[in-house]
Amino acid sequence: MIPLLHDFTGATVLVVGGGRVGARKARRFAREADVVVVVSPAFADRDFGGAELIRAALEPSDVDDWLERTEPALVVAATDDEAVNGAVANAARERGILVNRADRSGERDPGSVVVPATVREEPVVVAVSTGATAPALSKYLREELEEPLAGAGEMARVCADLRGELKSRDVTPDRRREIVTGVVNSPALWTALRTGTSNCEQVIEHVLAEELSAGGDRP
Ligand SMILES: C[C@@]1(CC(=O)O)c2cc3[nH]c(cc4nc(cc5[nH]c(cc(n2)[C@H]1CCC(=O)O)[C@@](C)(CC(=O)O)[C@@H]5CCC(=O)O)C(CC(=O)O)=C4CCC(=O)O)c(CCC(=O)O)c3CC(=O)O
Ligand SMILES: NC(=O)C1=CN([C@@H]2O[C@H](COP(=O)(O)OP(=O)(O)OC[C@H]3O[C@@H](n4cnc5c(N)ncnc54)[C@H](O)[C@@H]3O)[C@@H](O)[C@H]2O)C=CC1
Repeated sequence: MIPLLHDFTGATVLVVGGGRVGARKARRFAREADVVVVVSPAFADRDFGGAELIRAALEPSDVDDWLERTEPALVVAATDDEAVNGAVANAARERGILVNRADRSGERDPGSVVVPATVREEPVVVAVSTGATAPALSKYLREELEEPLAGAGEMARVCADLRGELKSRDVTPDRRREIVTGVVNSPALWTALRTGTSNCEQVIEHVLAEELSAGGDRP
């Protein structure tokens, strides 16, 4: 399987099953999808991320109607009934809809999606998957990665803004690459961003000032 980032803006996600897992997946997709619909005869007493909750039990023969009605970009099969989850996965595949089957590990059906453990330091995102084999390990590694990734979001803003500033000035692409690589490899800068001693604007001002004063000496 190949990790990709998928934009769910404007899309609908259908979650079948309103237990602990259905709630977690609904919260995850509600961050971005315009509409998240959860269909289940009962709902766990949990946060569903503002998703629309519809009280109904799907029969395998109903699944196609639900897909036609809701037109989801992705469907999550998260009931505790294997036959229902299987029918959801089959119907979704036939319609070319992405499917995340929450009750299966190991080998995946064609077209299937795995939800990885994710660390977000906006706009940086790191996702961990064990190829659908060991979710507890994905969770463990996600927790381990939270500390080293602290400050990465601010570092991304520094790099992006700096690249923009350097592009608008008379700096060659090679020199630009050198400066940005130097910034991202600076342990002192990481510490400053993590502790809040420095912020994006200050760093850029400092780097540009250094570059302008040193600019004449460069080959
Ligand atoms: C294949 C996959 C399909 C999918 O759901 O996409 C899947 C399947 C299954 N998970 C099961 C169990 C658990 N899952 C978690 C947690 C997470 N599971 C997630 C993803 C995935 N789970 C996909 C593979 C990802 C990969 O490639 O590694 C995470 C990463 C993302 C998310 O779901 O949001 C999220 C961590 C989020 C975070 O914290 O960062 C915990 C830990 C806990 O709950 O504390 C447990 C209990 C401990 C254990 O059993 O390992 C079971 C057994 C059910 C049973 O038999 O009881 C199955 C089905 C089976 O194995 O048959
Ligand atoms: N992917 C993951 O991270 C994990 C997956 N699992 C798997 O996912 C399944 C769901 O886990 P939980 O949420 O903990 O189970 P749960 O038993 O709390 O929830 C199942 C939900 O499915 C609903 N449901 C049952 N039949 C339905 C139907 N015909 N139509 C619509 N909804 C229906 C139930 O009302 C309930 O809300 C488990 O059976 C297990 O195999 C379990 C733990 C973690």
